[in-house]
Amino acid sequence: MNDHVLAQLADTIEARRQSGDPATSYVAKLKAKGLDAMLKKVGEEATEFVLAAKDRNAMQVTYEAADLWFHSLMALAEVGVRPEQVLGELARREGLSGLAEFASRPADPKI
Ligand SMILES: N=c1c2ncn([C@@H]3O[C@H](COP(=O)(O)OP(=O)(O)OP(=O)(O)O)[C@@H](O)[C@H]3O)c2ncn1[C@@H]1O[C@H](COP(=O)(O)O)[C@@H](O)[C@H]1O
Repeated sequence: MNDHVLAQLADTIEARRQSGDPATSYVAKLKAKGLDAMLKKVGEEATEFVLAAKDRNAMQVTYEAADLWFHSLMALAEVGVRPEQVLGELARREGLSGLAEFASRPADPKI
């Protein structure tokens, strides 16, 4: 299992977005509904993920994480972002302490 799976799924999503039939393709059907519908699904799947994680149910949380990632890939495709870009951002952060990065941020002028 590697990041190739995400790239391949993104390719499938792109192909279905372009020429899939909403009668037979979930991706084509959700694309036809638009960005708001995709974001609603991301929110729903995130909630289901949280509930499964709260129960510490490893099998269910794996299933819900897959649903969440899939619908996130749908939203990313809609706004023109490839999973490689997200993985690149995670790679860029590798070794950078989250606490040190937060402390280095410029002060918020609104505060
Ligand atoms: N990974 C997925 C994937 N994960 C989840 N789903 C679908 O997402 C839908 C929503 O899931 P829910 O559990 O929320 O079901 P629901 O609440 O009853 O559905 P809705 O009311 O939101 O329509 C279901 O129809 C799932 O089958 C997926 N549909 C497709 N894929 C991938 O996308 C590819 C292309 O799919 P098609 O476009 O359908 O050919 C597939 O080969 C898969 O690789």
